[in-house]
Amino acid sequence: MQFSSSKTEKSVPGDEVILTASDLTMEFKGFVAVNKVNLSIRTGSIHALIGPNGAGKTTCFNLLTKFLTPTHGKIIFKGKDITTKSPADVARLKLVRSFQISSVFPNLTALENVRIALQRTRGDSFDFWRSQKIIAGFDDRARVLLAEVGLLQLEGVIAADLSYGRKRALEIATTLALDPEMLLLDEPMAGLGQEDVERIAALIKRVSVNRTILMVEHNLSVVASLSDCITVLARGGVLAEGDYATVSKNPSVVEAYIGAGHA
Ligand SMILES: Nc1ncnc2c1ncn2[C@@H]1O[C@H](COP(=O)(O)OP(=O)(O)OP(=O)(O)O)[C@@H](O)[C@H]1O
Repeated sequence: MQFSSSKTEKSVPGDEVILTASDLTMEFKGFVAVNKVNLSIRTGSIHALIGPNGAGKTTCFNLLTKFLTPTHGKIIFKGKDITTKSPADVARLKLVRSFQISSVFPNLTALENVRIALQRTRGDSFDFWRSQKIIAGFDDRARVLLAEVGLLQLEGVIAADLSYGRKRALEIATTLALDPEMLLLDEPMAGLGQEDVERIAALIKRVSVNRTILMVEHNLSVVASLSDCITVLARGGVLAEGDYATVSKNPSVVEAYIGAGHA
């Protein structure tokens, strides 16, 4: 494990909290994967969930994105109890999970992919498919989103022909189409080469302006450079929380990583 570099400059988020999880617990047939986790995510922050393999990060992420319903505990987003809401309900509240690259349509262009994502937010798929005029109406917004992720020049390229890093950027653009106030990213650096890691890290920082981001991420140097706050999970519980400098010095955190063979 490398706990070395520190966070680059970013405006410090305020004290306002956008999401809290209290006593969040997920039990699978007697096995407690997430155990009484408390989280408080500040509005405008980039918050990372880290921890060794099997720590409960993905389960926690799935609870927050509503792909799982907790056995116990409560999740409050913008003052509303979303504990039992569906992913579609929370997406309407602007809490949006990024989808994996597999959700990008490989045979459509970058522009068409973002356009379809925009169309989904309208929920009028039949009108959409019938009317070329309506389709074209989404293009301006789609181009703004493609520009935001640095893909405007490649709008006509078939998604399958984009590099892996650019597919990740396209996937983020389709997520931004849902106009999230809070974006949940599941291992955004997974599978990327170093050059793409840098590009996607810069992209995440850019899209974090005026948005809150929670990400599960294994790449600790990315976590160090992007995160305002880090929650370290181990064996389903919160082991430590704070900025990178604080958690990286915490002996229990170092031990948890070493114990899990991440040293
Ligand atoms: N559906 C399930 N049924 C039973 N056990 C599960 C289920 N999902 C996860 N677990 C268990 O819960 C624990 C936490 O898993 P989880 O995937 O959340 O950890 P993680 O921190 O994301 O790990 P990794 O970094 O390896 O992805 C693991 O022991 C896992 O085997």
